[in-house]
Amino acid sequence: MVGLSAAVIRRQQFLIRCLGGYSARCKNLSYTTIKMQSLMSGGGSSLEVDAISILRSITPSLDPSKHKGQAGKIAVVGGCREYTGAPYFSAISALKIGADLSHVFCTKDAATVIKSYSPELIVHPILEESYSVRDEDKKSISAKVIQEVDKWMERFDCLVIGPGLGRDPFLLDCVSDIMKHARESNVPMVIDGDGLFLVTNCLDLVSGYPLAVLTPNVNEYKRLIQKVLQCEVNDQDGTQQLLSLAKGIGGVTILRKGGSDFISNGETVSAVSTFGSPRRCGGQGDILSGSVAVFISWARQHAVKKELSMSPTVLGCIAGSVLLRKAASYAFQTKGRSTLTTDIIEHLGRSLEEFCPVSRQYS
Ligand SMILES: NC(=O)C1=CN([C@@H]2O[C@H](COP(=O)(O)OP(=O)(O)OC[C@H]3O[C@@H](n4cnc5c(N)ncnc54)[C@H](O)[C@@H]3O)[C@@H](O)[C@H]2O)[C@@H](O)CC1
Ligand SMILES: Nc1ncnc2c1ncn2[C@@H]1O[C@H](COP(=O)(O)OP(=O)(O)OP(=O)(O)O)[C@@H](O)[C@H]1O
Ligand SMILES: [Mg+2]
Repeated sequence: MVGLSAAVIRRQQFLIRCLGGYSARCKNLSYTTIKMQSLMSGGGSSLEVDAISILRSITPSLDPSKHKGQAGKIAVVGGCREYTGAPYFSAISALKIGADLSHVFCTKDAATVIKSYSPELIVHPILEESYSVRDEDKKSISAKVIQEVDKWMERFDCLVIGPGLGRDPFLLDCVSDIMKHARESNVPMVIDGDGLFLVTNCLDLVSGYPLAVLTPNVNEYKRLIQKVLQCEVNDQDGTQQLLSLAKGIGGVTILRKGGSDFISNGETVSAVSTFGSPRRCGGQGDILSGSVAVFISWARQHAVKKELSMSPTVLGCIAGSVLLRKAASYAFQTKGRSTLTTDIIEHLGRSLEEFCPVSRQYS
């Protein structure tokens, strides 16, 4: 099943308005009222997609003739003095799902720490924060940063911008340059965490770029709505507001995280509500950003061979969301209240195996 188009949603909302008036006049129309509320709040099951089938359709088989890199090369731009966990979670999740290479571009302070978490990641200590740079050196340092990233840019299938990036103004200026270069090279970007802080204050960085994906949590979504639509979040009209937001930023894809994840590129809205975990420990959004990056790369590869039912960015969001939820549910089954992000990461492989068994391919 595919997500609903904007026209269908408008038609449904018109019907709902009519039914709403009717139900108010009737005493015994609880079904209509419930259905109306669920659709108005964007929680309607009619938006739910068959996320597992979508994930299966874009996940490549493990083909012995493939060489290193063909299953995806991901780079995370993030990691500073305060936050080293977020970029690690994002980058290691990409590898655990099946990307061949996962890079991290972070500040010098963060690099040694991130390297010490895992020898699997390729860590580039190139970003600088204002406190370590003299004003007169800023220009040359930002030129050096972009030169370093440019050496690799063409090789990446997707960038994740923002996990644990921090909000230092000089660092964010350098990251803006990286984003401009990624866009010129047509590299998809998943923007999360402090990357969303940057983008909300400078929408031009992503506006009109169809390969940009924004993955806001509750706070980040609120700030985007206020900036772009100049109003407050209205969950009574959640679906329409999400469509308007995605359209307002020129057709970027938005994955609104929450009890259900809602995904829109301004044309369709899809929902993934598979049960995950009631634990809300920090870092789950970081797993999601790395996962979405891998699935977008795979969806784009798949699109070369076969026509897709939806855009690769939307498909990547749906697959990333359902996989994270499955892994979170496994982790919660074993760890309960003490479930942490690292426990969820440990279940990514098992969850993907359940959806797309490799064993079947090799038995
Ligand atoms: N271990 C780590 O290194 C982690 C670092 N993280 C990074 O931390 C930075 C800031 O991210 P935040 O998610 O805190 O930014 P937010 O702007 O979402 O949060 C700012 C404040 O709002 C609160 N908040 C967050 N979610 C909320 C909710 N659902 N309802 C009410 N209040 C809520 C937070 O506790 C925080 O005080 C980002 O760079 C992010 O990537 C997070 O990803 C978590 C893990
Ligand atoms: N209330 C909820 N019920 C079930 N799942 C949820 C709920 N809220 C969020 N999630 C799931 O957790 C994932 C991460 O969302 P969350 O809102 O925690 O992101 P975040 O705040 O950016 O996380 P991070 O701590 O990594 O920055 C989402 O994909 C969503 O599937
Ligand atoms: Mg986050």
